[in-house]
Amino acid sequence: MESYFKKRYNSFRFAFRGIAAAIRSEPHMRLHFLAALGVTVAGFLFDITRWEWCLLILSMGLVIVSEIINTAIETLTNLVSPEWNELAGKTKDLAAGAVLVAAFTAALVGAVVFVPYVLQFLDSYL
Ligand SMILES: Nc1ncnc2c1ncn2[C@@H]1O[C@H](COP(=O)(O)OP(=O)(O)OP(=O)(O)O)[C@@H](O)[C@H]1O
Repeated sequence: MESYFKKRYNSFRFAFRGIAAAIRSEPHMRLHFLAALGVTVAGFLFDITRWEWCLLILSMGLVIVSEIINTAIETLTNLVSPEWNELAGKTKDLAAGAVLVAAFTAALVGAVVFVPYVLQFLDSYL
């Protein structure tokens, strides 16, 4: 019988395998990670506050989680309904809509956090 620790270790391994599969198969996922890297660099450059970091980390996590769930739904839909089906299409559209809402929300949070810093920067250096 597998030990408790071996089971937990395998759970993490499968989860990381899922994240890696999403990065490999989804170009959007790579874009989300690139955007997260850009936001992180900007956060350090503008020396944002702890609470602003929390908001940005939550926003980035929301986008990445929604993209992983979207990928899972797409994969399952392709398995269950590889042929054209109105409900399969609706399912994929709904999952894609969730990613769009998450990305739009993250973009708004990013704008609310960074626009004042950018304006201040332009004001003092230009
Ligand atoms: N089996 C299907 N039956 C009906 N419509 C479908 C089906 N598969 C895909 N579609 C339609 O085509 C759209 C794109 O589906 P597709 O599987 O290509 O996703 P995608 O463009 O790869 O999504 P993403 O960019 O998030 O990876 C869906 O949102 C849906 O409207």
